[in-house]
Amino acid sequence: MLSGHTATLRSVCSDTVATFARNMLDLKRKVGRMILESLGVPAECVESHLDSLAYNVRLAHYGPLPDTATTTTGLSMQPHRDCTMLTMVIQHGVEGLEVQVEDGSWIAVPPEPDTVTVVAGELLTVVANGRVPAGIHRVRTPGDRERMSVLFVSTPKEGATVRPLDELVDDNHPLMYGDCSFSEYVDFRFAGDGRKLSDPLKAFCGALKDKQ
Ligand SMILES: O=C(O)CCC(=O)C(=O)O
Ligand SMILES: [Fe+2]
Repeated sequence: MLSGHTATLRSVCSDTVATFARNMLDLKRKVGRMILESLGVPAECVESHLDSLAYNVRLAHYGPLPDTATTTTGLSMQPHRDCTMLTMVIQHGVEGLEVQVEDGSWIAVPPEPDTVTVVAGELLTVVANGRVPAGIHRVRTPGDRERMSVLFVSTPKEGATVRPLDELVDDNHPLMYGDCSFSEYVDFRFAGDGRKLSDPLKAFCGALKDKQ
């Protein structure tokens, strides 16, 4: 049976998480609008795309790096692209997130209070018909510190298929990706042949893959 204090604490926590999730959802939709409208997608199409997404919150905890193989790279998460639409990362006090820029070098994202880092995922690349590349990023946790982060992630709803928005395909921007079933892509990328590829998205649903 719950004591009065425990019940109160749980209710405060769940209110806090609900408020956090609501604020992150608002921010996520704003950023989604900014990206797609800046590419010329009409507002009503942006809204219907945003309504087609599911959202979830994930908490990550990185312990101090153990004296194992990971220590040789100093990385607690290898360079990768997220198979999401967008990922929003909040670092809690301890740095670690690094993003790769065009010349291949890495830039550390400082864990400033009240800041959110937005990372474009691979599914946004599909929806934007290749015009928003997925951000390559990694985590380098300082050796002797614990680190926590909160990730707010958008993906297509269960069973959904994503495809480039019609408004982003024309004579100057030929179709770059075919239909991409989210669940099938996840299987391909993490359990199938895609594990070995540097660009699994292109192999899975790239429209030009056979011609290159
Ligand atoms: O913890 C972070 O800062 C980023 C984690 C991340 O990139 C991921 O979980 O995909
Ligand atoms: Fe990531």
